Amino acid sequence: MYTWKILQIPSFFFQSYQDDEEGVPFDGTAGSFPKDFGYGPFDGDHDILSSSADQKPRILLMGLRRSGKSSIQKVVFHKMSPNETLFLESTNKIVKDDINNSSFVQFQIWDFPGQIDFFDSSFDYDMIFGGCGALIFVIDAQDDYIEALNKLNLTVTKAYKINPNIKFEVFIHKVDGLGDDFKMESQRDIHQRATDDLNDSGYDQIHLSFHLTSIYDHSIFEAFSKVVQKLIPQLPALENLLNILNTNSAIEKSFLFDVVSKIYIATDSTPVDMQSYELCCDMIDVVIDISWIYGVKEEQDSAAFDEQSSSLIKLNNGTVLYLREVNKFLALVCILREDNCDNKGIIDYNFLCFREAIQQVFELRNKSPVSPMTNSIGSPIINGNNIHDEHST
Ligand SMILES: Nc1nc2c(ncn2[C@@H]2O[C@H](COP(=O)(O)OP(=O)(O)OP(=O)(O)O)[C@@H](O)[C@H]2O)c(=O)[nH]1
Repeated sequence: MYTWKILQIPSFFFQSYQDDEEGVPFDGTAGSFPKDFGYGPFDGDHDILSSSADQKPRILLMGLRRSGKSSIQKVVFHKMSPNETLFLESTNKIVKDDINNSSFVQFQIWDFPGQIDFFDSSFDYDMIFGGCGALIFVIDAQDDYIEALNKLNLTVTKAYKINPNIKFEVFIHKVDGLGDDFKMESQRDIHQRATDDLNDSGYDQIHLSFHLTSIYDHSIFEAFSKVVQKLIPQLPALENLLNILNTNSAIEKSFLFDVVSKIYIATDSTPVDMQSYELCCDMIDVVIDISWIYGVKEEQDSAAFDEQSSSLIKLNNGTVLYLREVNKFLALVCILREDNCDNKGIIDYNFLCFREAIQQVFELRNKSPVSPMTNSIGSPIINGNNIHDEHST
């Protein structure tokens, strides 16, 4: 029988977190730390990032023509349906997309045209790679990938020379058209060739991460979640909080979702299985749809989906999905066994502690002594207003 516990977040948790993160300066030069990520929409005095859009941390989308770069960006961040991407025109200039107004995680995505020769001498690659957090290189797995691998090697080595802190992510894309065996074989082959090429060019210290993706299922959201997570300095703190919440509330799996994009910005330390992730994504869709249909709107612009929103769905296999809003942009979605749902009061109480703890994590970042305008990795650009500020009891 499970013993219920009221959640207590140890005070040292926040102290040690702050100590770990303090004082790593960003000196603004190429090759130093990537700019820190901001969270939530900025307003008035806090509008630091939007005042200089080019200062935002950025994720670059590169790869050969028609590999699927624009489709990925449109499907993940603009709710385009995968079938509509068939009609996308080829990108012929760098498209900068600000992911900030509706989403918790703030950054820019730069979509590069496939045909661009960015090793042209007129190309300012110090500027492009200098403030870059992650570089996603998209390879079309349904096509011959030898040319793509050559371009990958060129791109990665060039970018690494300018900024060794970039996270390199390879999306082996369009795998929906491949059988399971062929998928695995392609991944193994691409991994092997890409690492061999790097070793041959004397860059064995560069680490590439590989993801099998398709816009026709949730794999693209999962892969993007992992890319974004690597760039969130608060990740270990968030994971720890989720672990504590799970242990004390008999929750089996929990995700902290950015509601708009449905990428999860953190999960507990148990492995993620795609089915659970898909279920949680679908739950968010259901809750948002129901909120918009039946949500009471007092003002014209107020969203029906707010920090008061919550939902509990019982599945016919004895599992329960439980969603609670953390703030306007973040939702906690948990999976637990139906028997463990008896004491929902404790889960709700623990959730309030969890929400308050999250608020404190981001407040600490907000109180960093270094001016946010310096954009140091230890001085995040955070809007405290974005975090739910109601004191829970
Ligand atoms: N089967 C399949 N097709 C995809 C996938 N992603 C994109 N596509 C298709 O690939 C084609 C090219 O997609 P784009 O997003 O325009 O490719 P791009 O890399 O931006 O192309 P450029 O702008 O020319 O560099 C479109 O017809 C998409 O529908 C996928 O996951 N699976």
